[in-house]
Amino acid sequence: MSYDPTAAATTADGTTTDAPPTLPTDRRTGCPFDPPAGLTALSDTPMRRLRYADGHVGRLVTGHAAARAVLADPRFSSRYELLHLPVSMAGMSGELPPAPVGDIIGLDAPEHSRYRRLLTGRFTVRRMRRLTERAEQLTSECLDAMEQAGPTVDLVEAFARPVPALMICELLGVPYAERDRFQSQVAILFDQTVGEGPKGEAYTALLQYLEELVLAKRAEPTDDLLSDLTSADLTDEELAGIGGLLLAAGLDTTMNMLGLGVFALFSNPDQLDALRADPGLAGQTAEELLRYLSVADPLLRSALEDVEVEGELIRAGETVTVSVQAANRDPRRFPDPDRLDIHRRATGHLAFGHGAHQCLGQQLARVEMAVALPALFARFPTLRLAVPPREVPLRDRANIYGVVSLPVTWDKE
Ligand code: HEM
Repeated sequence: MSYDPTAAATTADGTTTDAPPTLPTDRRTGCPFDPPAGLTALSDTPMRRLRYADGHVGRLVTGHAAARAVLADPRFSSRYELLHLPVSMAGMSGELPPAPVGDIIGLDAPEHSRYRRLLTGRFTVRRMRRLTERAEQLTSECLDAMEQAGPTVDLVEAFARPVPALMICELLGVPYAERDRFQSQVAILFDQTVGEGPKGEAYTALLQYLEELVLAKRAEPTDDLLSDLTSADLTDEELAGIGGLLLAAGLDTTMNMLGLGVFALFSNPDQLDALRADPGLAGQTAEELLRYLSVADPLLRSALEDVEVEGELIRAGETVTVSVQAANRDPRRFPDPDRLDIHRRATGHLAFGHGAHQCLGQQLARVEMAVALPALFARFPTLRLAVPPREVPLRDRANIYGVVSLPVTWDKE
């Protein structure tokens, strides 16, 4: 359905209002690490009306406290089929299909809680910390290969993509050598310019690959998460679906945090110097980059009943767009929020979400970032951008924000 953004709009309860704004997404002007200028302009109040791609009128939440309140409240549903999209994706603006089997992000309790319980026991802080040693080895191998290929490389292909890919493959027990069978499909799933048809084909191919793998693990379990999950009360279809979600989430998110994170550090040389001088700041740096960049944005919810948030009534049926990037720049929560400051205590940011759906892979992502960033800068003390910053291509039409490529260079000894 096409619409006139200047026209008056009809809300869920049938009343007519002045035309609310649509979600600003244009980052072409301004700093590539900041939220779109139009979004910052709408962040003067924690919550306001928002017009969606199909004309629906719901909410935009930009305040940190309001965002936490919405994400923690079970009266807000995550079910895809209840959501309206704030911007049109590949021409799609109407109803979304329900979550495919195993995609727990699009489920509510009690279905969601059942899967979540099975998974959380397997994603403990302790287990993820044990992966630190493995992350160090894999990072070091990637840096060896990068050194051989240099002194000018695309950091995304040489480093930001392989490190998390190797880690998630290792954790799940997916052979990295078979990455051609799943990497391109995952890229299609996260690309907003790709229509539903090709997305469906990519998802089917990914699931087919994982179903074969699940059968192999059932027949001959190995020491990994997928094998471990074969002992849980899950069908092959459920297991393949969960495997697909973990693989997709594990490949794309941390890759973008590493690529965009290095670009942000290059653009803030005082912060990069501080990290180089004290690699012990790596954990804090990862946390602050997560806050500052907020690559997984926005998060959508639908009100199942009338709910009051921060004194405002959200009507049943309204879709709420929680802008993580705006909430993580809320000056009431983070003083001087537009400054990248690796010495600040950035904990409490919402980059991994909040509430029932808070990211299951967050400890893994933290380990990957805290290991990979200092190792990269220690191996290449003269590492720098190989192109002017404005020539770095940005992933502004993808579900997860980042850089398409990051040409870097260094002085050979
Ligand atoms: C820096 C990297 C990452 C970021 C920024 C990130 C961000 C997020 C966010 C914001 C959510 C909440 C979605 C919502 O509430 O609607 C989420 C959920 C999730 N993430 Fe991550 N993620 C990252 C890495 C990972 C990794 C490495 C894995 C896999 C091992 C993973 C697996 C998941 C899963 C399974 C969920 C769904 C949890 C649920 O619905 O209960 N994530 N992530």
